Amino acid sequence: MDTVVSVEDLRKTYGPRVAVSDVSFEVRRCEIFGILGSNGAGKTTIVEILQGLRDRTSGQVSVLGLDPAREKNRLRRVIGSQLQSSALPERLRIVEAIQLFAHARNVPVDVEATMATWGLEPLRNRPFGALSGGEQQRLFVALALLGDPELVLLDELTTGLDPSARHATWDLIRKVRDHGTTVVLVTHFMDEAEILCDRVGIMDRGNLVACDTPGALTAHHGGPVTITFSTTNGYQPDHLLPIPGVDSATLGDGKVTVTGQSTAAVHVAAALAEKGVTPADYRTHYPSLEDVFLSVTGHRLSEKVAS
Ligand SMILES: Nc1ncnc2c1ncn2[C@@H]1O[C@H](COP(=O)(O)OP(=O)(O)OP(=O)(O)O)[C@@H](O)[C@H]1O
Repeated sequence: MDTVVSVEDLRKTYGPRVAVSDVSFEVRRCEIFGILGSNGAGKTTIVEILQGLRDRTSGQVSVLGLDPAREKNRLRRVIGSQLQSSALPERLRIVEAIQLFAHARNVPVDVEATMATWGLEPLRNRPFGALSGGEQQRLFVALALLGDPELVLLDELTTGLDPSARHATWDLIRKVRDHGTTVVLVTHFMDEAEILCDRVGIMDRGNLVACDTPGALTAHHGGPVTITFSTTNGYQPDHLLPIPGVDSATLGDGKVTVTGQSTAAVHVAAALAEKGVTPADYRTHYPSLEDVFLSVTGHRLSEKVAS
């Protein structure tokens, strides 16, 4: 395994406030690593420490083999990071923004090829202030990737975008990863973490409470699969109990609820079909990252929590 970012017992305090509390994780080469959490969970603090923009209180951090606290200038030349929209003047044209940032990063950049890669040619003379949210994000991704950095750090890249622009931005990020760049992505969107990220670290009030692939997180923390269907004519679900992986099968108010491991779902369906029970409202609810988040943090992502 090739580790691009290594964080060990990272702690950041602001006076008495603990923003990041002894967090450890690794980011592997060519993965999209998501840091998911509610407002104030400590996500931005972590990515700013990774970039050398904030000093840590204690712990070990290595980014591409460099210590961001001591080697920030070298680090800034080898990583790409996302700008805040306020960083660009409204009247700056797209082509000028790319030229300016290529110059500032001191890396050789083919401006025309960059615009072609990111589909920015039709916008080349458009002032930054006249771009849509999706177009701005496309430019930010292009600017963050000038000079082909090994690692790119993106913070809330899709906030404020409509669904189609968000999906287009996800495609861009996958393209970046497939091209060989490691991506660290801060997000407070559950679907973004679940669909886009190869691995996800869940932050809650300064703590990293879980970290794994979305599939492994749901398998370990998501709880059981739940199957529901309506029934009539005195049907009793007891015949489902011996099926391997089924934990419970109960009947109440004409509705059957079966819980168990995800592998049980297909056998439950087969057992019903064999008995000639074919309910029109048969539903299987597989646990999602939302269920994982609730289980590991004790609250929903959208809920405000006291820090
Ligand atoms: N400069 C600062 N001085 C004091 N407290 C700060 C400072 N910067 C951040 N904090 C606090 O540290 C905690 C973590 O903040 P951080 O911005 O890292 O969270 P976040 O998860 O990125 O949240 P958001 O999604 O709202 O940006 C919060 O309680 C925040 O108020």
